[in-house]
Amino acid sequence: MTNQMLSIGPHTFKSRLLLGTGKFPDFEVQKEAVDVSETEVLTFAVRRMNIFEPHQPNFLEMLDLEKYTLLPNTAGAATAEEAVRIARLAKASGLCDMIKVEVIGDAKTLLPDPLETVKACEILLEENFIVLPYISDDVLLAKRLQQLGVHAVMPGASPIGSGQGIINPLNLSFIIEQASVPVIVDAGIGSPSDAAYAMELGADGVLLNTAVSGAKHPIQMAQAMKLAIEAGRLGFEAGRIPAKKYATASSPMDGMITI
Ligand SMILES: CC(=O)[C@@H](O)[C@H](O)COP(=O)(O)O
Repeated sequence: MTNQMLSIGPHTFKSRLLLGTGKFPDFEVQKEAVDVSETEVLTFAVRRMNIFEPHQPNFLEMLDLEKYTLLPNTAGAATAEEAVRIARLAKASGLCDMIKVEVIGDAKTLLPDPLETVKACEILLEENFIVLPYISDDVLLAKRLQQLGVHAVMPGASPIGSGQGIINPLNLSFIIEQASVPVIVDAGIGSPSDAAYAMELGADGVLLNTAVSGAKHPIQMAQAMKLAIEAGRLGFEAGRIPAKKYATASSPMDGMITI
């Protein structure tokens, strides 16, 4: 029997769904979506928090924060230096010791800059953060980051917010095969079947946002994602049959008496 929990550094979670907190139609819908998703990890952009406007409503204030682990991210950073600065701010505010390192290298595709990401991870590891870098589905980059000591890798399924699902399952499966830390598929998930597929490939978890916040009915979609991730994981652990080119009878006739 495989381990049912997701472990990232010193943190352990029952749920393998990590949820983003952006772009929900309103706080009430968001709160209910978070509830039904049964996620235990919420990620948010430190830069988008109203730290200079403390009287403005903030979604995190609506939550029972005992129930969740917050995963601050460095969204908005374009260089390692900016990412490190944001991470330090998050740590100083006592939010969490984990940081999702997100260094965007291109405004159109929102793809991460690999060199700046590595640089930021090196510094943050030195400073004892629990480091989760968002990366492209680059197998060698995932390996190098593991060697550096990151606590999880977060390869994108496809560009952030694109809902294109898993564009390169082969690369993702190579990353998973050689992983010595959890692999969390992050960004680009569009539908529950995308999330289930990531889990069936052997991912340890899925981080998603737009597929739920932008759905026609975010609460139902949050529940669908929870179920899909659970089903995908169960299917992975159960061990799927190999795909074959030709048919094999489901009720073999060998050994049966013919009349
Ligand atoms: C890297 C990043 O920013 C993603 O975590 C994003 O928050 C979620 O991506 P989707 O909105 O495509 O699910």
